[in-house]
Amino acid sequence: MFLALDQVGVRYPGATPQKPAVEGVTLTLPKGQIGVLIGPSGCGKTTLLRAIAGLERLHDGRISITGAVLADAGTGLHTPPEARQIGMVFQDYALFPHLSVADNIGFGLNHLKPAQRAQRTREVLDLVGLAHAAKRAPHQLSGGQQQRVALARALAPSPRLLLLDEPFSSLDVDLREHLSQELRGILHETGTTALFVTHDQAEAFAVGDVVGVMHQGRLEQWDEAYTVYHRPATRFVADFIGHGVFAPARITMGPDGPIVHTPLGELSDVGECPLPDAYPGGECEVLLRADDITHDDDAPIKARIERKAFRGASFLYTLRLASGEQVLVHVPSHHDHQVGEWIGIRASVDHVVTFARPAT
Ligand SMILES: Nc1ncnc2c1ncn2[C@@H]1O[C@H](COP(=O)(O)OP(=O)(O)OP(=O)(O)O)[C@@H](O)[C@H]1O
Repeated sequence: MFLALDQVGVRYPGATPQKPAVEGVTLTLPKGQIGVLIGPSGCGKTTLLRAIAGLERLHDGRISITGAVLADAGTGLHTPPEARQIGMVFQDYALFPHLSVADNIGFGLNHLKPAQRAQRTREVLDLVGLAHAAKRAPHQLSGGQQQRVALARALAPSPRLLLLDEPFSSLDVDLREHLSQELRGILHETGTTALFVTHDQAEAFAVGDVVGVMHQGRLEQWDEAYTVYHRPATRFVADFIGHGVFAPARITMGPDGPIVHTPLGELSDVGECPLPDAYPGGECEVLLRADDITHDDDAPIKARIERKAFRGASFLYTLRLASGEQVLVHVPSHHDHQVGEWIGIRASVDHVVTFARPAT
């Protein structure tokens, strides 16, 4: 395994001992893959990146790359950042304003002869599509171009691992989407192993081969993006990713396997669904995502529109069922119903996700 974190914990001096910034984080990332860490503000994403870079010392656990230990709280080993061959890209570009684009990139290549440095600079500028801007000053470039220069600068010394901390968060949405696709292409083209921090789900799914969801310093799930979405490991992950609600449900055993009774009817053909005895009396909660529910005027189940939010191609409707439960549904925006109207819906849930009912 390329990058391996084993029970990593970080505490800031002076912080309450009971509340480490990062706690018990274990993950592995194969060479050439892109891992993404996502989670709410303050959950420890940046702290974890800084610990990998060597900018924070470990309180617990160890970090290694290709089996060589870089940091180990048990032995006190702490390889300094400059000896780790790890590159970093931050949110605020951090380019030197008085140096040209080419000189910004060449700055980290001092160990090379001038001709080699110039060649490597040209290579990485080509890679990010900015060969024409080599002589310009950073302020003559757009935000997106400056962030490409920052990426080129980080890639120039061919780091073993690239860490990116919300690199696109100060850019507008369209540009972010474009750059995240481009970034994925560049990282894969160069075979770069990278760990990327974001709080934007669309970006996490667009960039990541593996996605990790952090909450209060802990990594709640570290899995392929598809699995994180469709098989969330914890209630927090299910709640944090996508648009959905939890509704009361009951699991019984039918002739062909478990049946989940929900406010939207019975869900059968529920592969990997827990057996009824997983929960007392089979009573649980089922995750109903907006994309598990279809608007269908002929459906027998009706729900009243409480709120609607325009999302371009679709509306996100918040609906209330006659039984009192709330559900969310994406409806194509040419179906423009009014708040207060009753519309027909049906559930078409591919992956049934259930959790224990929270203690009251
Ligand atoms: N230098 C510091 N000293 C003390 N506590 C800190 C320091 N930096 C961060 N923290 C605390 O550690 C926790 C994790 O912070 P961190 O910045 O890693 O979170 P984050 O997930 O990156 O947040 P955001 O998405 O807002 O950037 C927070 O409770 C934060 O207040």
